[in-house]
Amino acid sequence: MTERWGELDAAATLRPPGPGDDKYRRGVLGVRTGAAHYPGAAVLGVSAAWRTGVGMLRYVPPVDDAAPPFGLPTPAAAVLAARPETVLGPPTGRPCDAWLIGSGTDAATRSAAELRDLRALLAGDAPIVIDAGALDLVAAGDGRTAPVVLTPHAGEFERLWRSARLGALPDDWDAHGTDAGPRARAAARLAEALDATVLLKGSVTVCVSAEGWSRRIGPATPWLATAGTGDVLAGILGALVAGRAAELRDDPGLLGRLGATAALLHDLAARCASADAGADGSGRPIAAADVAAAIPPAFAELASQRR
Ligand SMILES: NC(=O)C1=CN([C@@H]2O[C@H](COP(=O)(O)OP(=O)(O)OC[C@H]3O[C@@H](n4cnc5c(N)ncnc54)[C@H](O)[C@@H]3O)[C@@H](O)[C@H]2O)[C@@H](O)CC1
Ligand SMILES: Nc1ncnc2c1ncn2[C@@H]1O[C@H](COP(=O)(O)OP(=O)(O)O)[C@@H](O)[C@H]1O
Repeated sequence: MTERWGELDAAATLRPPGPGDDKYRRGVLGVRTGAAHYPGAAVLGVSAAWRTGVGMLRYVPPVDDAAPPFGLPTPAAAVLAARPETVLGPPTGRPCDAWLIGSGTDAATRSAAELRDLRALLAGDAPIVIDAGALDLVAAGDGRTAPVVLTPHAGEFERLWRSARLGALPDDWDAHGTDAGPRARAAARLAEALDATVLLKGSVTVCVSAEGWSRRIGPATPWLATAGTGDVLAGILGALVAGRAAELRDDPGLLGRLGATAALLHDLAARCASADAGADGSGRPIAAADVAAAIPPAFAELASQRR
């Protein structure tokens, strides 16, 4: 039986601001997401991270990216238009506390320069949230030094499973299943093989560490099953990790707890936006940007449960 990650557990991992804080101490998140065809994914992740309380956010545009089609803005222009507080470009002095990479990117069109930069992050020590088009960068024994948390949906999970050469998927694996047990067991095998924390998304999300710690979150409101909500989740997690990156050095298991908290906060925001408090599909339709907009009240609701 996979234990449930509850609101009290999640509340205990939040880091409310204090009088001794400044923007750096609140956590600096570096973000390398979005591409010519997916500027929106960058906007969604960046918006979600700001709304989760990150201190500073540096958006690093894709290197050598193709020109955007249809006269679309570049990801950087779209990000700045939506969130002008975002700092543009790679860190010049103080390094970022954590990174978010991959949402809205495609490994098939990644430039050599972009690959070199991403590999440099993996060879560093700042924790990294790895989503969507950057998941292929993680392999067993790849020599990475950065602690990583992977955020695959079921399709991406199956791809990772194959590339990790784990053989056939378990008999009880069901991509759309809501039974946490089989999902957590499969995620645990992948997490151990890749030496990574795995946040396997779905109606029921499971968060599993390489050491075998696992928790379930959900079922979440089914209104979440729309394009871009995963990009929002990645932004929430990036902000949470940046805020507590220093503690991760002494407490690597914190990455799993932050992953589980991000999934819970994401669901709370979606319930709030969709007016579906019971996560039973009542309420109203929402889109990913609505979920991002509802993070602050959801955060407040969760933080009020801190003991
Ligand atoms: N506004 C934007 O810019 C958006 C950009 N997005 C980006 O689009 C890129 C492609 O993402 P996709 O996930 O669509 O494409 P992928 O090609 O990674 O995966 C989609 C494939 O996986 C299969 N699959 C199996 N289980 C699935 C599940 N539970 N959820 C989703 N697919 C499942 C689907 O059948 C489909 O064939 C990513 O980089 C993503 O971040 C999306 O997040 C949508 C919004
Ligand atoms: N049926 C569902 N019920 C509740 N939540 C869901 C359901 N399907 C997907 N989700 C959630 O929606 C998000 C979708 O993320 P993802 O598949 O990465 O989409 P995208 O790449 O379009 O952002 C995840 O957080 C996942 O947990």
